This record gives sequence, C-alpha cells and structure tokens, in this order.
Amino acid sequence: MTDIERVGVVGCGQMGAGIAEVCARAGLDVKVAETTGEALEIGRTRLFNSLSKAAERGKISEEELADTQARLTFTTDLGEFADRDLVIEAVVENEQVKTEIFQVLDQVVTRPDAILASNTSSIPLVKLAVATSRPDHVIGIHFFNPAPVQKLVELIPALTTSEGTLSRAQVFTEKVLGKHAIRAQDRSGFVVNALLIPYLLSAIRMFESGIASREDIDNGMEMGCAHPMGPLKLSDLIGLDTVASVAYSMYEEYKEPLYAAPPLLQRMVDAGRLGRKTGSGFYTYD
Ligand SMILES: CC(=O)CC(=O)SCCNC(=O)CCNC(=O)[C@H](O)C(C)(C)COP(=O)(O)OP(=O)(O)OC[C@H]1O[C@@H](n2cnc3c(N)ncnc32)[C@H](O)[C@@H]1OP(=O)(O)O
Ligand SMILES: NC(=O)C1=CN([C@@H]2O[C@H](COP(=O)(O)OP(=O)(O)OC[C@H]3O[C@@H](n4cnc5c(N)ncnc54)[C@H](OP(=O)(O)O)[C@@H]3O)[C@@H](O)[C@H]2O)C=CC1
Repeated sequence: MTDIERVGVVGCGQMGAGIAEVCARAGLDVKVAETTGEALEIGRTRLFNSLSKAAERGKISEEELADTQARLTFTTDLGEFADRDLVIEAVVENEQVKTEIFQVLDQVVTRPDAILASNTSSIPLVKLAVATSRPDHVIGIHFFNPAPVQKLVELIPALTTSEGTLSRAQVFTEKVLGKHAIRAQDRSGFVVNALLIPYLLSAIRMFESGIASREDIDNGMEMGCAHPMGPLKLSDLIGLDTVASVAYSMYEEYKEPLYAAPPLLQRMVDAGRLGRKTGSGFYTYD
C-alpha cells in the first residue's frame, strides 16, 4: 500500500507528540527528535500520557499500548534520521528555525526518495523546499490539534513538489493514518487557517474592545453555533504564540488588516501567557 515504514518527527511539542502518536498507532516505526534531553523527557511524557489516556478510555488495548510504545524511540541527534522514509517537522512556527532544520534534514536523510514534510500552519512550503537539494520531495502535511482526534490533514505541495511526492503523501495520510486529506495551494494559511485565524483575531479584538466578556464570547459560539470550543478557548489550545506567528505570516503574504495581530495578542505573547501550554492565556489552567 505504501513504501513508508520508518517515520521521523522533529519536535515533540503538542503537535509533534500528537503526530508521533498517530503514526505509531498506525503501526509505523517512529523516531522523535527534540533539541535537549530535558525537552525530550517532557515530550515523551506528553506522548505516553496521551497513549495511557487512550487506553483508559478503551480506544486501545493494553497490548496495543505496549506495542505502540515499543515502536517509539527518542533522540536529540537528527543524524539518527538517516534511514527515515518520511520526516515530519513540527517545531515552533518560525521560518528561520524551520529552514535550518530542513537544511540539516537534507544532509542527514540518506534515502533519495524520502519525503521531507512540514506541519507548518502558514509558512509557504516553497521556502522550506528550496533550502534543500530535493525540493521535489518537500511537502506540507498539516495536521490539526489534537492530532490523534481531528480527522483532517491538509496536503500542500510547493511549486517544486513532484506529483509522485503528493500522491505518496495522500496514500500515506489516508490509507495508513486513516485521515481525510484535502489539498491546498501553497498560500499562507492554506484552507483552514485562512478561514479560522481571522475569526480568532476578531474574537480577540472583540474582547479587547470590551464588547463582551471572554465567557460570553466563547459561550456565544459554543451554544449559538455548536462549536466544540469558543474562539478564546481555542486560541489558548492552539497557543497564543502560534496564533500570533500564523497571523504574522498571513499578514506578510496578503497585507490585509484582517490578518493583523491585535495588540492584546502580542502583549500576551510578550508576557509569556501562551495559553494552555504555559498555564495561562485568556483563561488559567492547572
Ligand atoms: C493552528 C493550526 O494550524 C490548525 C489547528 O489545529 S486549529 C485547531 C483545530 N482544533 C479545534 O478546533 C479543536 C476544537 N475542540 C475540540 O475538537 C474538542 O473540544 C476537543 C477534542 C479538543 C476536546 O473535546 P472534549 O469533548 O471537550 O474532551 P474529551 O471528552 O476529553 O475528548 C473528546 C474525545 O477526544 C479524545 N481526545 C481528546 N483529547 C485527546 C488527545 N489529546 N489525544 C487523544 N484523544 C483525545 C477523547 O478520548 C474523546 O474521545 P471519545 O469521545 O470517543 O471518548
Ligand atoms: N498548536 C496547534 O494547534 C497547531 C500547530 N501547528 C504547527 O505545528 C508546529 C508546532 O506547534 P506546537 O506543537 O503547537 O508548538 P509547541 O510550542 O507545543 O512545540 C514547539 C516545538 O518546537 C521546538 N522548538 C522550539 N524552538 C526550537 C528550535 N530553535 N529548534 C528546534 N526546535 C525548537 C520546541 O522544543 P523546546 O521545547 O525545546 O523549545 C517544541 O518541541 C508549528 O509549526 C505550528 O504552527 C499545526 C497545527 C495545529
């Protein structure tokens, strides 16, 4: 069905951990890389806690839990990605950081037909593709948060991506991972964030201007439109640094005021109130 058996995931934050979990649960050999031993330990705990939660809820058996854990290995050395068939980069939403990682991956991944993918929310894929000597093998595979729960992936070929890479990514995400794939052109924000981010920014502007309380804004969309979570709770889930970075990329691309981050969002990022991951954002968390 697919020639992809060994997967590498760079970054074990909320998305990297979720993507690694999805791939390991699909039976693949998954190696996860982080920058430091400490970050690796935090990421491994996040991933194993999510797997334990899946077992507690009866989504996987105790045997599947043990088998899935055994398929996961962890490293701080990207050199160990030499034998990977597919690498999915899921580090911070920063073009320079991602570009440097793609340059390293290009050096270390030896299989000539390996796919180098990014989970970026908004950075044009062609910028990462041309940082490598194999721009035809670079593609966006964009998962949604939480990755083990959300059914969708967006596939974003750069101008340089080959048809073969796109179709292999489609077979992999749909047939192996069981996701639903949609395709988007390489424009900042792709499909979902191009629609979602202006909505989240509008909610933050509404809160900032005092039109309604945070609870009333969130209840409005949860109870009025049946969204699973309101826009301020969702911004906290995504991470306010990520929301701001995505807005920045989209503003750079389109120069439209609707993509401009409101001052409150920027001040909260400056203050380190990034949402759930730091325990404080529009709400506070244990
Ligand atoms: C920024 C970008 O680039 C793109 C993005 O991702 S934008 C963000 C997209 N994500 C969203 O919009 C999230 C919207 N919110 C939701 O879908 C839901 O509120 C939520 C899934 C996050 C939580 O749902 P909930 O009902 O409040 O919580 P909970 O009951 O714990 O979980 C619901 C189900 O998901 C599962 N689940 C929740 N979190 C999970 C996780 N981290 N790992 C595995 N499974 C999980 C639970 O097991 C549960 O499954 P069952 O109902 O079958 O038992
Ligand atoms: N949050 C979301 O809802 C979604 C996010 N995405 C995208 O996924 C990617 C990751 O987001 P998310 O998981 O939420 O972010 P997190 O903040 O949870 O994790 C970011 C990861 O990047 C690593 N990192 C940070 N700086 C560097 C660096 N200089 N070099 C290498 N690694 C670094 C972090 O490691 P350390 O802890 O050591 O700093 C951490 O593992 C982003 O591109 C984001 O846009 C896509 C879909 C949804």
